[in-house]
Amino acid sequence: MSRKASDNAEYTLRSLSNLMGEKKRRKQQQEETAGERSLIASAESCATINSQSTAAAGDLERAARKQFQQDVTPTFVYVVSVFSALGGFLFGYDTGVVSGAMLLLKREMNLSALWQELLVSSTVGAAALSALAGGGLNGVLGRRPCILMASLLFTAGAAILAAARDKETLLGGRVVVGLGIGIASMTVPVYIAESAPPHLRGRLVTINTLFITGGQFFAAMVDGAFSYLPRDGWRYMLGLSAAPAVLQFFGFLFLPESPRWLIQKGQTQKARRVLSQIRGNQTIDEEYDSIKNSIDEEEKEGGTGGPIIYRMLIYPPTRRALIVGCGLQMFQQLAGINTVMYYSATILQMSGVDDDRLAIWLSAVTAFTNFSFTLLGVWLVEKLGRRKLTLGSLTGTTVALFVLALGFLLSAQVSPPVTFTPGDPSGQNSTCTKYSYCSKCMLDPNCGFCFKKNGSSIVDSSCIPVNPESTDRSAWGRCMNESRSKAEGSMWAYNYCPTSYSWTALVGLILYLVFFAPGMGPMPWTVNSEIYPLWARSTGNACSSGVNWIFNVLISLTFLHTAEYLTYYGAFFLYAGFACVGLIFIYGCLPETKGKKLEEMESLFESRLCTCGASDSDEGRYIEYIRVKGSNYHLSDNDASDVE
Ligand SMILES: O[C@H]1[C@H](O)[C@@H](O)[C@H](O)[C@@H](O)[C@H]1O
Repeated sequence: MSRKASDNAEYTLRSLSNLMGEKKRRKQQQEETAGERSLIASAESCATINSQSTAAAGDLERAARKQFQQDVTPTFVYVVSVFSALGGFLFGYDTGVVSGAMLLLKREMNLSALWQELLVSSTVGAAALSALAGGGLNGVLGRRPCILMASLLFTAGAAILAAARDKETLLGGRVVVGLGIGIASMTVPVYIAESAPPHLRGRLVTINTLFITGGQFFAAMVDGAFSYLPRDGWRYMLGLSAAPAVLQFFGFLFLPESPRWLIQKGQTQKARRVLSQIRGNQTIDEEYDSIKNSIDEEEKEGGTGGPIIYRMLIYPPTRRALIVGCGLQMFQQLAGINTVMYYSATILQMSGVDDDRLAIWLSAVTAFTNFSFTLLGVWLVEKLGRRKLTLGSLTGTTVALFVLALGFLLSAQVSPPVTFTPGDPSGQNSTCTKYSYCSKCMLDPNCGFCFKKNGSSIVDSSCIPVNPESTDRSAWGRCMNESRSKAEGSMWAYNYCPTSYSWTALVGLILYLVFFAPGMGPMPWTVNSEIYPLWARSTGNACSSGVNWIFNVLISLTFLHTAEYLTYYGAFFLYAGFACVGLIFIYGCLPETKGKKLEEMESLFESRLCTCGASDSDEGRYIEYIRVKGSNYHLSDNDASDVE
């Protein structure tokens, strides 16, 4: 190599390394991508200077660029995140698959409404309990054993369900699966957040929610495909989840424990090894020291004795973080995502889709929309940041809820009258035939609306009891089976009324998913994985995940009753009201966590801008805390600089 060429090459490398150092220093103040782009642009301009030099200089430059890319995003961290996020996939699959499986199960096992409800909600109830218990397990055993345990529970649950001969065994299997979901839902985001570098953390944790919604979409497709089997289709639907669970179990046998948990437990050598493994060729000293120092400091602060939850509650920064974390999870569920997903087929049918066979595939379309817009969230989280993304998402979701409610309101107001009252066959429930409008008929879960269409107007309409075996047809009369309906040109509407305004609800549904999925879907999980100091992280996530599951059960179990008392539009107006309160809460309390190190998060909750949960009696403890920390923060109301 000529001397000039080697000088040029050295110059290129030096410029690159200077720029890299500069970039690291500016990482917290500047947009990540802008920094990367300028760095690569500089590398390109250096390459231009070198254009006359030899091929060797070009090779060096390429090697430097490759090195830089490896330094910024070592592949191993993606492997760790994807294997962990299989837990999210199973969470989504197992919560999503049950609606399709139930259609087949209730016929084959002759399940009463109570048993159907039990099989759905037992999983969510068990998830709530195990998410709460997962806090202690994570703290004592570590993140890796908890993920291994969750994959074993998923596998065992799938095997029990696929082989079940009676409903009691099915219930047992659903509980086991629920226990797995709860542990996975609280451990996976924490594990990913603790392994990820700060500039990628939001994106990698959000990938877990992408896997949740991906699991729900896949479940809807599987439901559709196996619903054509004459018998035992549900065994495949419920048993299939064993495959990703086994894959995750074996994958995790080779993956490491979270470095932060290892440092906390004093396993420093192992922690250093893991940190170098997941950071690729980067030097880890700075990161290691900052974790270690903050753990030492935390131990001084948090080590006052008593259960962790008590210590979190009496210490203002962790109490505020806990209120923000639990509040986010509560409002995610109060905004009604699972009701909207569950009733999407009805909403789509309202908008004029008449074919019953299509309903199951329509749920897949909804799940796909949820999934694809979560992908948008993965992209936006490191660009807009958590706060803007959540606020924007919830604003759109609130508007969509109003549109949905309006759609149902208009449909109820122009609800077609009952024009034909057939005589009840003897021994049949006759309540339905007493209603004189479709809007009343649809609110009674035992009745449906049978009608004909003459152009755009509804004729020959009756309110008739629903078939106890399937809501797809009536118990008797013109809508009692497909062939008779076809012959007489009649249609069956259960849960909705055919009107010319029904499309408004469809617009509301699409708007809802488009806005909810990128922000309110993933951000509660992402933010919770990062806002607590290490000593409080497992407990904080256990509590907030528990809140998520408890409100999930509450909203899904009460929807039908709420709709009965308040009508459908009333129920959606109620969710819109909850979403408005959520907006005020998030606006007042959620700080931006983008780009911060996990060890820096605590300072975000020291500020009094977020007044959630602060009281005068805290002030004394807080001042004492500041004094002990030797910090020179001031308690002025304007001291909110690090919140925004
Ligand atoms: O973040 C997820 C996601 O939005 C899912 O679609 C929903 O079913 C879950 O309840 C939620 O926690």
